[in-house]
Amino acid sequence: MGFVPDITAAMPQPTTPLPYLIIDFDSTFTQVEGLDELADIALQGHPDREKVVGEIRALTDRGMSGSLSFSESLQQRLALLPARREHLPVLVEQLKGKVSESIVRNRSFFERFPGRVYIVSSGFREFIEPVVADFGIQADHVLANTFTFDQDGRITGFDPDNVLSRDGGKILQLRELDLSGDVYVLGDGYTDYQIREAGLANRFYAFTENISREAVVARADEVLPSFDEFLYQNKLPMTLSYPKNRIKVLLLENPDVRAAELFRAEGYQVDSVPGGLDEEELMERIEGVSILGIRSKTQVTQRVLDKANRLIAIGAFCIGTNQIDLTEAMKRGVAVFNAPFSNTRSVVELALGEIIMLARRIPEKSPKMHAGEWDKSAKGSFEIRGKKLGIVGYGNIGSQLSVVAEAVGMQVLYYDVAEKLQLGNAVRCRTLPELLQQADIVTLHVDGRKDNTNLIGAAELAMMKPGAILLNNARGHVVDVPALAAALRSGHLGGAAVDVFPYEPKTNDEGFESELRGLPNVLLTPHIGGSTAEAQRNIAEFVPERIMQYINTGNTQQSVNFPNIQLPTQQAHRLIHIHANVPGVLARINNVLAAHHVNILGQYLKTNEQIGYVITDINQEYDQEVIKALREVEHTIKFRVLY
Ligand SMILES: NC(=O)C1=CN([C@@H]2O[C@H](COP(=O)(O)OP(=O)(O)OC[C@H]3O[C@@H](n4cnc5c(N)ncnc54)[C@H](O)[C@@H]3O)[C@@H](O)[C@H]2O)C=CC1
Ligand SMILES: O=C(O)C(=O)COP(=O)(O)O
Repeated sequence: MGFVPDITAAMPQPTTPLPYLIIDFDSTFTQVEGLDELADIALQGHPDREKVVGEIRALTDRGMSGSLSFSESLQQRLALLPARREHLPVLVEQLKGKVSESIVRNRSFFERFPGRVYIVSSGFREFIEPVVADFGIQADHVLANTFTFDQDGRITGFDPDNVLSRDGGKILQLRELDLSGDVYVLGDGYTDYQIREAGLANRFYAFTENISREAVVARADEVLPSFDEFLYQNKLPMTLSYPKNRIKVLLLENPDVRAAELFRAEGYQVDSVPGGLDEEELMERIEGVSILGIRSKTQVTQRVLDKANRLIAIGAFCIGTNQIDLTEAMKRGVAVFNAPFSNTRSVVELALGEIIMLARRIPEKSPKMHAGEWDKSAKGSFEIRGKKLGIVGYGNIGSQLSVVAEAVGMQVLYYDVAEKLQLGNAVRCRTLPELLQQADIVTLHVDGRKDNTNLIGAAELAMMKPGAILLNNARGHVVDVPALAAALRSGHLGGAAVDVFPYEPKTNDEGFESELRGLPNVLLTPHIGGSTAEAQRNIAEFVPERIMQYINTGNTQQSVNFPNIQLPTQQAHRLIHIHANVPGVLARINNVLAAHHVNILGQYLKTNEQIGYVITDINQEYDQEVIKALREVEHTIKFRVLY
């Protein structure tokens, strides 16, 4: 299955005549080097196994990168190898399971054009032939070395009469083949490049899916992160409609490294920018990006989205999504995903810690100690047991804090604009003032919607009990900071903890300015509510998984701006259609399908006020005209096909 931004490019007619493809075996057709694997098998149980395998690998590498002559590398490797005939079937089985993924994916290409593909390898026929036979490549299209054996079946060396055993063997072999027409070479090694250098091929493609060698890549006409890319560039039929290596991911604000690892493992190109980018900078970087990953800082505005010509999805590697213009993203068919529960517990733990620290006036006491001042006193210090905690915003964080706070003996009051399940003994307040007037500690856990700007201003602060404490771990703009500073300075409030600010520095190199600096009994933290190892790791797994599922299957479960559809397993082809939600679009889609006699296997539709999201599974039989007609259905925002 794969993503198709442009279906007309996806299923082109094969280039005619198709060039001859000379494909290397070790580390190209398969993910590994056959001789290294053979060594591993032959040396099983051997005390020096690791050492010898390591030596063989090093020799392979030197031969491949051109730093040791090929024949010398081969001779030295075989001398180290105590392999026998009976090891070969084991090796073949192993190699069959290690064919390069993009080659496996495009098996049908090989089956369709067997006469145009040659495997030219300095590896050995004994293990190559059976592996490539599974792809329809016949023995006479395998050109490789052969082993020599002694009477006991031990491998003693190689047939020296085979041209491939010599230096420049691949060149000699291509001369002997004497192919007429275009010849393209695909390989990971220097000897593959040498075919092109000798003028025996029109193009050399460095194949880097398994290994990338600098000296080889530097000399290549093209670099292929996968075989899909080769097929795509040459407009040849392929299983994936679009090579995954063409999907660009841009990660900002340092999400955990696991995120980049997961995207890379999927075959995507990943670029990272430490820290955030402002609007203008992001507008410059967003072109060509398919997946944008951000955290709470980056503003994804309409202007940014206007420049986003290839954007499929945005990942907010955090909970809040107020920094993204969700509606504009939706109107452009860009799905947004976040991690709604991955750092919930981290924020709750921070809030609980802050409540205790402030109730004991630790922000004042600790700096005094550091300054050498001993100030032992109980003045203004309280237990939190029995105190009233007012939670504003009883969502995931607020309600989780409610449970934990009750466990340490607090009485919980909460206020939320939505109806919420009341947990434990928590008491619901009908209005915000009702909560503010009663609570000893007020903690904010509302989301960052615009309407929440200055939710707590001078009037609300004045309603709070004298000596009460305020926590803001939600969003900076929710509290009127000058009013809070005034309430603290006047002594009306007994303390505050603030983790989020209306303006936050872009990187750790920028200074922090705030009226709250230097005020008594105030804990200031640099937006670290969700910054724990656990939370960051969880987020970095959760968000890429959602995005990849969306790209690979169309599943929009947990998208924050798309109609949520959890889809059954795809049958044959899947058409994904995002359109403006106006009457009649579904009917038009189905008219196109009916007019072309396309059989619908399943259809799923969900809409919201702005867009409709319709998934249609169809059988294999359809032609390009259908796709063209579907693209042209009025009000289409985005259309793609999954194979
Ligand atoms: N400091 C930090 O590092 C972190 C901050 N956050 C912030 O915490 C916020 C809350 O997170 P969750 O609990 O997971 O979100 P949530 O969406 O589950 O809960 C938010 C709740 O606030 C309520 N609400 C919104 N406006 C309100 C108002 N004016 N008055 C009363 N209730 C209101 C909503 O109805 C909802 O129940 C996030 O949106 C984010 O901005 C989240 C994670 C880390
Ligand atoms: O999860 C959230 O909404 C947060 O505020 C945490 O943001 P961050 O990932 O630390 O920029």
